[in-house]
Amino acid sequence: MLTVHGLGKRFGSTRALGGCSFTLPEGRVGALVGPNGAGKSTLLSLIAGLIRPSEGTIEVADAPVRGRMHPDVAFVAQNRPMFGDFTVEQTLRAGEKLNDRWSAEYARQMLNLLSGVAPDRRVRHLSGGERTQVSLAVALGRLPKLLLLDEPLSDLDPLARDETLRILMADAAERGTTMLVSSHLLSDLAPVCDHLLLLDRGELRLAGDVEETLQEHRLLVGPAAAAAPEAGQVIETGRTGRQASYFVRHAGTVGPEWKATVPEVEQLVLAYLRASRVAAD
Ligand SMILES: Nc1ncnc2c1ncn2[C@@H]1O[C@H](COP(=O)(O)OP(=O)(O)OP(=O)(O)O)[C@@H](O)[C@H]1O
Repeated sequence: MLTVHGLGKRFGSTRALGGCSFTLPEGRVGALVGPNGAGKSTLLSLIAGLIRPSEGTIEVADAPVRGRMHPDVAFVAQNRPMFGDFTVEQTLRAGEKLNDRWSAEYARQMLNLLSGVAPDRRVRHLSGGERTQVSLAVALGRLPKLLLLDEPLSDLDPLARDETLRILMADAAERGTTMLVSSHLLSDLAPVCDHLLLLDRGELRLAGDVEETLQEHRLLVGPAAAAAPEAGQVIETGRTGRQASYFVRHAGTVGPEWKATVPEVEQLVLAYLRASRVAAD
């Protein structure tokens, strides 16, 4: 569904993204994670066609994205851009005028499910969470094949986050929508995503199926006196009292002194994020 090759973006002397290549197969729900400033919004804006790449290519459903919104894509940007003077009803009607493919019925149905926002409310008077819910309904009204969501959960309360994710997952299941969702709220996202993209300082550190990626990693815990495991790429090391721990990719076979476990998604992401912070210091 989505193929990105050698993608890079510079803003003046700032390299926001570089050498980014991955595929997101049809029907997958991809979690896009990484520390602040890692390039997540830049990547989503490039795929949405809102900004042009400095290098590389993007294809959605085998058609290139060339600096404008692909008809099969819908994007909910981090700042939820909408006309403040419009009512919610006028916003939905604008969606109908501005989009070749549009289902007013689906947009309204999604709005009712996502929130109880009255159609005559002015967008400028909506709370942050309500703006998000209206933006999501507008995006779903485009009946996208690829839905790009930048921090869709950040201004929702815990109950609304749970309900919103359930509605989005029901859409993915019923319509086969492919999703790429950036979020710092990993505990919410982890149970629903089946694909993982981890960005760090503009570079993709991990990209692939969640289960396969987890199976590539081991958390090794053993005696502090033991020699460090030799095989694999050490992402993070730790030491508490008489215990040493190693978070390793492609660990291979390790000695019996090491207790090896496959990490959870959150452990995996946090290990990479901590390692990134240490490397940056
Ligand atoms: N329009 C712009 N002009 C100049 N620099 C920019 C612009 N947009 C982004 N950047 C820079 O590119 C880098 C990546 O920013 P981006 O917003 O993509 O990160 P992010 O991962 O979405 O961060 P956050 O989690 O904080 O939202 C940052 O260093 C940012 O300052």
